[in-house]
Amino acid sequence: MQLNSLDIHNFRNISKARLSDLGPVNLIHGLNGSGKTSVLEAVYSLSMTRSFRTRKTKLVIREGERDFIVRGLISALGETDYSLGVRRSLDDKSLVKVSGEAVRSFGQLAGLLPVQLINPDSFDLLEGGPGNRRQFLDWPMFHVKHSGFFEAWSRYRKALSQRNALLRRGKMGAEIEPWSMELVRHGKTLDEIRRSSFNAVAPVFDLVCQRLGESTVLGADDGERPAAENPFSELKLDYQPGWDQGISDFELALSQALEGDVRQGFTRVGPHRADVKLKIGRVDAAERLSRGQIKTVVCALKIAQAKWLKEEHNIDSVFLIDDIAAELDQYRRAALIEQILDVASQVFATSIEPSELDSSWFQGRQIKRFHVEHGVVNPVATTE
Ligand SMILES: Nc1ncnc2c1ncn2[C@@H]1O[C@H](COP(=O)(O)OP(=O)(O)OP(=O)(O)O)[C@@H](O)[C@H]1O
Repeated sequence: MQLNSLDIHNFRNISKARLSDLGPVNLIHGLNGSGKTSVLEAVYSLSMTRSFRTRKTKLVIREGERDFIVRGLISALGETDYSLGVRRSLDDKSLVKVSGEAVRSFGQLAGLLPVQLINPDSFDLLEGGPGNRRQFLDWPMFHVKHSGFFEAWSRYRKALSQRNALLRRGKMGAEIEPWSMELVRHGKTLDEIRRSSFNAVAPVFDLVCQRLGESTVLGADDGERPAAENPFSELKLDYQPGWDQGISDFELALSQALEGDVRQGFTRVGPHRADVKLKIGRVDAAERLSRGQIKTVVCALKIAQAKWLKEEHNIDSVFLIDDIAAELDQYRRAALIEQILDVASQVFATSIEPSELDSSWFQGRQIKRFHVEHGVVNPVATTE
């Protein structure tokens, strides 16, 4: 799958831009504040209907304007080309269209343009709260059609909010029981879906980490760097379902937690509390690894998911990489790009200087470069 063209209107500092003849590798350069990240944000908005930087639409709409529009034309092997369009206005109304047809549920967008974002905030996946990791955990499910995840998730959320409203009023017993049952029913589905995708992605992650670790260690052969241990060899991923793993299932965990839930006025266990832990021995990986290593691990997690999505469901992923140079030395940048190219159907990457993204890393793929200045995006004529 590939985004062939992208039209952006009134998005951040971009009044109007058309990026046409997009290729497998699209590199966007420009000075600080020129609008590079905004281009990636526009692609992300096509996929997820919202920005990755803020939930406040008002901040994304170009100052003084009433709405932003992003449109993209997409081609996928064996399928008719389709268009995706997103318009969001100041009153936060949104209109999402697939090939001109309005979309009513997020589920209809599944698999149309899965994007994996790697940016300076990616550290949050390891260093931030569990909400980031739940979002990560659920990413593949949002792109697999008919996985049952959407339905289970929305019914679970409804049951959770009803149950919490009753708990806040100190209710238990007959009034709460139907909502607990509803929570257990959909919670079990969520847990099963998450568990099976996690179990499939975890070994792929180990493999990608091994390759990334080895490629940077092997780089020592060039005589320029001292040899080092593979820093990722001891990494362990652990799925935590949202309740004590010593308790056999969610139903039991929920009933055991009831008294405490009533005291505290909310549901303390369940898939809404799920997490993924990354450890080296008994230590949190985020406390052991360097900044560059954390970024590498975060990339490995995203690469592994994309690889699984492709191999298991034949769904392509587009990678958006904002400022790859930050925190990464040249060996790691090259190794990461190699792994990303192995799974991504298309890459958009930004850097201030073109030299920060060496053409040789892109293994002969056709490269399209764009230059951004004060929100104006222009293609750069190159011979690459
Ligand atoms: N709603 C808005 N309306 C107009 N301009 C905006 C709006 N929101 C942000 N901007 C401006 O848009 C510009 C684009 O920012 P962006 O983050 O895309 O730049 P960048 O090229 O990625 O910069 P850097 O290299 O510093 O990360 C900034 O100058 C910012 O001040």
